[in-house]
Amino acid sequence: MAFSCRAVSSNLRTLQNPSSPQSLPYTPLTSRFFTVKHAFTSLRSNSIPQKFTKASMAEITAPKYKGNVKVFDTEEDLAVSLAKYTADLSSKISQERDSFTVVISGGSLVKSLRKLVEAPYIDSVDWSKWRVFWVDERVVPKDHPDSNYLLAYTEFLSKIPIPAGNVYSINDALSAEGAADDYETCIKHLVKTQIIDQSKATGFPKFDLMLMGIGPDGHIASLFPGHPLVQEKEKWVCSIKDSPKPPPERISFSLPVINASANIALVVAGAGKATALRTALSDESNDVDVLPVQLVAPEGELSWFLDKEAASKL
Ligand SMILES: O=C1O[C@H](COP(=O)(O)O)[C@@H](O)[C@H](O)[C@H]1O
Repeated sequence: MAFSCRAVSSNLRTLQNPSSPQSLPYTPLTSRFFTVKHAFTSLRSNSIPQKFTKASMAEITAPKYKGNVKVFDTEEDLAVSLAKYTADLSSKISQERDSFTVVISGGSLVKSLRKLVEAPYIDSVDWSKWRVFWVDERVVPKDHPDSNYLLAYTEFLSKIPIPAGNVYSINDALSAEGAADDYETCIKHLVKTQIIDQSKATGFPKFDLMLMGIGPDGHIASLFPGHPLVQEKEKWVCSIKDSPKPPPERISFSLPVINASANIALVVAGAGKATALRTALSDESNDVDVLPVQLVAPEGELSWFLDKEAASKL
């Protein structure tokens, strides 16, 4: 079968020395949409009740279908919790199956994975079971500063003992259409060989975990507000040549693939994302201007990891 996404094993070796690397009172969280479920400390440090000083996380109840929403005092706390969540899932699924299929986005999400490469997880996680994929990728060479692969390699993959052949990046020698087709062929093969699970309900690949950021405009992966790609119902992997955010040429998992996931964690930090987040977590519907992030509704579990700046408009 002619697909090339597994060629990443040689890419990984190449990139070990890339030639040019870039290298409460809880009123703020209680609005008409949200109520605080458990709170361990106030998000306003000047009003921390004694019994809430043990940790820095508040759990809020959004509309039920929106999943589990955790708000952290700082992005550092968010990263600590995200590492535990991911490691726990890795441990559970690695005991049940031969592979743990993890899909990552680019952008700020990648830095928030930093605690996973530290003790205790660097030693306790069974990295040999991990299979890593990208929910979207920019169609640029793998040593280009815009490459999501390069970012993940630099910040995460180069720091974990994952077999190089378990990292599935795109073929950067192809056009956007060619790379999307090639990636889809690769994923179909992995579904056929049962490395990736398949949704019984929809037939789409069912990844164990998708770790994704969102853009300030509410985009997820390379599915941008108002772009026809958001409506894709058949393809597993799509290409885009007119991305409103540079670079213009990208590939992206389609929404049905994203929503077939067993677990999705949406990781959002910073005030720049607060407006999109409010729209995403509200119950307000507006069919005209719906944001891609509002359409995230996995078959399995949806979890939100927010810092308090991102949650400031909830
Ligand atoms: O272009 C992209 O942007 C989004 C969001 O990035 P962030 O830096 O604002 O978190 C990212 O999830 C996606 O993978 C990437 O290609």
